[in-house]
Amino acid sequence: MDSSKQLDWLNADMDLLSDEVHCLADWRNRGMLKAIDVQWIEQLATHAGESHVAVLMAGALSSAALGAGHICMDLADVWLQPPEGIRANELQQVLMTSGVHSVEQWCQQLWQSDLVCQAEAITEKPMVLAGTRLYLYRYFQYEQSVLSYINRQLSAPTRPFDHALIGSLFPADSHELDWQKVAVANAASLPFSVISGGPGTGKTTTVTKLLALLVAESQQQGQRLRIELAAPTGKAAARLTESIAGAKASLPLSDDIKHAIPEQASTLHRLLGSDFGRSRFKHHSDNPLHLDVLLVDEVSMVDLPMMAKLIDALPSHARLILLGDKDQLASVEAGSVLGDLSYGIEQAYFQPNWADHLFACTGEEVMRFANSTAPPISRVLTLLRKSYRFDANSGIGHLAKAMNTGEANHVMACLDQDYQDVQWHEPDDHQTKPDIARLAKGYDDYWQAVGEGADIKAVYHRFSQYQILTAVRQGEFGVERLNAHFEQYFYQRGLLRDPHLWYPGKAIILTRNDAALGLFNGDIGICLADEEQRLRVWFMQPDGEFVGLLPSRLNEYEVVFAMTVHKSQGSEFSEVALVLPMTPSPVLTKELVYTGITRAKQRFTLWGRRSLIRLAAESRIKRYSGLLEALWGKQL
Ligand SMILES: Nc1ncnc2c1ncn2[C@@H]1O[C@H](COP(=O)(O)OP(=O)(O)OP(=O)(O)O)[C@@H](O)[C@H]1O
Repeated sequence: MDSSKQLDWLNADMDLLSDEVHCLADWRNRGMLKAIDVQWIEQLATHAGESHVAVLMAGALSSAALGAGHICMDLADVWLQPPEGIRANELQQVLMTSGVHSVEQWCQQLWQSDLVCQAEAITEKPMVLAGTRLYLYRYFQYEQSVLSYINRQLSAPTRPFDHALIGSLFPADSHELDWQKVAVANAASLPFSVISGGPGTGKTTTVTKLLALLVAESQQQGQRLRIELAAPTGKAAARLTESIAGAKASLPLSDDIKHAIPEQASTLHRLLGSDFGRSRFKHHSDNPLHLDVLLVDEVSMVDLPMMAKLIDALPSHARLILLGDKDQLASVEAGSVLGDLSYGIEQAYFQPNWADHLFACTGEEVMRFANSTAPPISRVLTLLRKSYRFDANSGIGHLAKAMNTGEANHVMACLDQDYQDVQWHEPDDHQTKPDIARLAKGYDDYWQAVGEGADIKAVYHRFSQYQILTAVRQGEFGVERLNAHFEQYFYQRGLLRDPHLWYPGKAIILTRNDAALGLFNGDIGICLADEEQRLRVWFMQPDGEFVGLLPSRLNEYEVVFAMTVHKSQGSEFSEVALVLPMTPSPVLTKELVYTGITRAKQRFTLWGRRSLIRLAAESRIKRYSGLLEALWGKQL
């Protein structure tokens, strides 16, 4: 349905329904509701014959909440603090006019509706009410299937393994507690585990040792283990492939074991058998994946529906290991599965019997973390705490940590200090445009390689050394305008002939999966001439080789001299420049800036006003779901 038709419908039917519903039209006009929310109300109002404003309003707001990344909407919270742009008294006024004077009455009205079922007695209705949380039916089902999987794994028996193998993988004895060793013992003992850690904390090293242990164990038993590696995006899969290969090469493992550990990672879509014409994957409970162990990296980017589908496709005996940095931005789509799962991971507490078990496996003194009140979920979690990439003098390490703890004063102290690897440029209050020339300087080496006719491998390598990141899409400091400015600037410097056409050196990012081409949303392509001097756009394949496509074959893409922090997740660059907007934005959070900082391996430059950096440090992403409460007994 085109949006103008929707708007006609809304205006017409609002008259038919009730005066109060006019406020929904008003919210839509003010941008608080999107076309998809309007469509949802239409279904409720016309097809199901629902006309009570409290139900329609809850339906519209639940749909809008989903669009904002929440799995559900909490009526009690929305009553007091509606989504940005809607005033609490405005919302309450409309509800009161329709006879709803409290959250309890709002819930009662929903219970009476044919559109809503209760979580305790599920029937297929469009919405589900669980306490004061209102879900769209499908999302409630996704959450339930993830929860029941976790609960099944938590009650599964411990998996035995030869403890001596751990000793052989961690020969050095240090006085510090070795969390990597604990993580290996934990994940080897369990059918489901989560390992989280910041950049360079040894996540890949740890899971490579874990896989070595599992392979050795299965070889001792004369079995062959089927291991699969996966990540949410093509870029993250390529990086996992590269880092597992690197870890295998650097660890003293026998050739036999190295051979049995795969290096090739695939995207989750490819693993599950993406059938782009259909909503269901090829693999699901009736046609499960053929594997014994599945390792998924960059899990912070995995949304709830994808997690539910992944779990659905696992054979019942499979071991699942989730890897990621819990402090990074949550997935683009709804949910924050890794964040919810690993909520209490910082405290690192284990039930006493589990602490004893881990001590028996590793000899590490984890008993001091024993706590009889630890919830069952805490058993599957290990946090790697020590960064082997950033030493005590690293500004990037300190800044990332300060941003993560949300302490604005620490963040500013880090920025004010003279670190070699961190720079801060504060634009003056009247600056209307980013400093394009200074930002573009980081691409000098890249353009030099393009100008010298270097091969795609060399050019691609130079491109991946430097990346400009933005917090927002729109506005003078947003990704769209920045890319236009860069192309214009490169044109003025004679580096390209026409910014509106394809030119050698044009760098793009795909914005949609393309099954026919075998390419994924987030894949980066670089335009260079082939041997016959025809321009082609080159994409790196999972095996590190390049494939060149005629530009006309590409469908949805955008220029990528700057990219949003969201798009940069799963990638790392030697040098990163993060450009913040000049005015406050709800997307400016500590998770966003932390994710931007931790994309940088050697050098990080922040372009942003002091007040907005402080604001970002003090804002955190909140995503509503029922997972947190079910696993940790906590609400947001
Ligand atoms: N226990 C350790 N002792 C010494 N060096 C280590 C240890 N663990 C990891 N490293 C080194 O630290 C670096 C980062 O390790 P690794 O790539 O495993 O971390 P990661 O958490 O996967 O990093 P990324 O942030 O890239 O995802 C590597 O050079 C690795 O060899």
